Amino acid sequence: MLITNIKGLVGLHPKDKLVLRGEEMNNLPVLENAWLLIEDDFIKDFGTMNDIPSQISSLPTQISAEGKFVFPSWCDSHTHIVFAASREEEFAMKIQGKTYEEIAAAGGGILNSASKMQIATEDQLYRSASIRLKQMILQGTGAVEIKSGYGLTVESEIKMLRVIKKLKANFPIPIKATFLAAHAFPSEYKNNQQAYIDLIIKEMLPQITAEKLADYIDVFCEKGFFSVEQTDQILKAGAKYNLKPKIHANQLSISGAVEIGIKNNAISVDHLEETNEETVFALKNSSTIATLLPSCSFYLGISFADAKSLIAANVAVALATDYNPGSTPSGNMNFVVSLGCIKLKMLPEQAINSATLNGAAAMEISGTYGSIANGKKANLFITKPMPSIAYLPYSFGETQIETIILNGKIYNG
Ligand SMILES: N=CN[C@@H](CCC(=O)O)C(=O)O
Ligand SMILES: [Zn+2]
Repeated sequence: MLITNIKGLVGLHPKDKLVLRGEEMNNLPVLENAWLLIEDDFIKDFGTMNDIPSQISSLPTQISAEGKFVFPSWCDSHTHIVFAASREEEFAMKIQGKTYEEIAAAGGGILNSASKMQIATEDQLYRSASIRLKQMILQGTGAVEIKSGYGLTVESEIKMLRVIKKLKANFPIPIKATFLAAHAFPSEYKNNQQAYIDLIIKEMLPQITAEKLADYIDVFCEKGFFSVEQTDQILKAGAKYNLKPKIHANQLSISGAVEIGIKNNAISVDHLEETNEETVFALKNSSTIATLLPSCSFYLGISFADAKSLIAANVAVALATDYNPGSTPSGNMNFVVSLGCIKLKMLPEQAINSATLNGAAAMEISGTYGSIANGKKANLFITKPMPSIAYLPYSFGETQIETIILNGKIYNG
């Protein structure tokens, strides 16, 4: 496939650039008036129209992209898209002023999703997650991480992870699976939390790793959920099975989650709505990625993460959706990139880098995805005609995406 007359070919980082830290994120290399050649699944070559070789310009399969931009697909490194039912009843409670913690304490929240998960079949879960994933792909997402964490029993956690495995097998994008049984304590373990932790460590971990159902391990380290000590215990057990951590950290409070994540070599610590100088300093001296989820802050009405301080401290920042039925019922990365600019005060270049190359890095696939480079997978999208790159986040709530290309082929859903 040959794409010609591209107004701007976006995200031309060298293939060996695997993550962008701090000010490096200001640099979003763009080639103007470009062509892009795709062979099979891969990006074969690119250049400017002024010196397009004749053997390339005469190739048959052509898309003319006049006035349009070509972006690498969004890489959404934090989602919970396998769930049994939506939770709009909590939406009304939120509007009436109840906080996330109050809703959870009243039997809503994660436990609400967990009780619906118990009775859902694998087929039902697969069908509903497929619809969500297809919609996300049509909104420009070309790589995704998906968590368990609404099962909270051996059977249901495995059921969720098997659904993710089936999505991996049937969708044309890379999918990473994260084991998140430590999402909330089931009510029957309220007074014996260690028994649930033992269940995770002694029963769930051996089974899910024997079936190769997970790539990462996650813990919701937060007041009222899992303490720092409990998180440490679970992450250390995960490490014995070679599961690297990607954890929920500092969503509602400064809890020590960031530090315990770093200590356990987390690939990423995610959320970070609450940080202070110490947490930023800890990240500055680590290779752990700070994954920010601004559509969660938007929906819950909680603080927005301090992206500016993180970037100023030379931290690698990624942006992701957190798509889930409770705190973020949206998988739209375009909106996340807009919020990155509008609410986190990231420059468009920083937000786009965070949602592409750094998102891929937070799933350890940035050698193959997340930027436009010869030899990388051709997962990209072509925009509608736009005046500039900044127009994409600027025109929030409007889709600027016209054509999706995955593995070198046009994807129509
Ligand atoms: N904070 C923990 N987990 C999800 C919300 C889960 C839920 O409310 O169902 C999150 O990332 O926001
Ligand atoms: Zn989450």
